[in-house]
Amino acid sequence: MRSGFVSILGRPNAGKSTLINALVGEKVAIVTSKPQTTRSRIHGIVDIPAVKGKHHAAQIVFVDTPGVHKPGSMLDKRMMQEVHDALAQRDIVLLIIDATRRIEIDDPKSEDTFVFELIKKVDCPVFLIINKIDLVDREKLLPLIAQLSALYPFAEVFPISARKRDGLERLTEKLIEHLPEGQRYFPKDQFTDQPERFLVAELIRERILMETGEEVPYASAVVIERFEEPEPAKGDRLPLTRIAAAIYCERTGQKAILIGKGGSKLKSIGTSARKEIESLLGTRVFLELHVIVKENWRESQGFVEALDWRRQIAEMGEAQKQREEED
Ligand SMILES: Nc1nc2c(ncn2[C@@H]2O[C@H](COP(=O)(O)OP(=O)(O)OP(=O)(O)O)[C@@H](O)[C@H]2O)c(=O)[nH]1
Repeated sequence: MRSGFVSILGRPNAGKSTLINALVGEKVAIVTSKPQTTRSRIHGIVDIPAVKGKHHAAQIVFVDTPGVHKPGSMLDKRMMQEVHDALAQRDIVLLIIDATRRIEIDDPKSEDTFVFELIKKVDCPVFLIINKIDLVDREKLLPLIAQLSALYPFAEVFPISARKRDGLERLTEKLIEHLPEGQRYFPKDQFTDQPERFLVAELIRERILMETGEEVPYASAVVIERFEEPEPAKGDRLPLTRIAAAIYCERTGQKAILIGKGGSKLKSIGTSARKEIESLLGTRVFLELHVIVKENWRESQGFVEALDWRRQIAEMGEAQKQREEED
């Protein structure tokens, strides 16, 4: 058996989350057309049986990362820390490039240059993934591959379309070939390390990103305040999960946009998020949303750190331990 961690690195909007979802076959990461959608690193786990004459059995833990960008706010710095953490625990790195964009490698201050500097520091195989080939002429791919291959000795190069799932089978086979021998890191049927309540928070944030514009998507954060065990099914109706979430924004003007005229925007975010959450949980969902203004939260180290779900899990565990000790 082969197993290992494969980190997916690239600039905002290159298609990292689309690729991880396509590889895992489940929605582990939210996807929108807005850059900087992903804020923390997310594991998507794939368990692959052996195929005789083709490849070994394998468990691949894909790690989606925030898009590589220059940090401005405290939130940006946290996002870049997530990128560094993902690079520190990997067996293979996939560098994903958007084939439709011009590569600004001549500019020493560009994000592309920054990405190449990052991969020069890793000591594992790096695959070059040219994504969105469904949008470009095939003859433009060869010069792009030649240009990028001159900058770094990539172990493999794959033109793919993450959206159309084109080229993914060959990519998976090559990944297995490069992975070390080893046992599973996660149980066989687990597809992410992200607990359900945080997937739910992300699904709500995805709707906010899709349904609002300008600064609002970037100034919004979602915190699940209550997530109850589903009530048992009544008759032939599915069980019901009650969830309450707070949407944080930075200014009263943003709050007004999120709520909308007569509450219409919040209602539409809630309705569409609820449908997604119902399909994730396989229950009916009662979703309560409210909006809180927390001025300049993106600059608050304490708040940005408190949003980290790994930290929230650790704190919930601590609180549970304390309750048990008190009992
Ligand atoms: N046509 C086409 N669009 C794609 C492909 N892959 C991703 N996209 C689109 O590109 C946009 C960005 O995709 P994401 O997967 O969110 O990109 P990301 O790299 O995770 O973005 P950040 O989280 O901002 O870093 C979305 O609108 C996707 O639907 C592809 O292969 N073909």
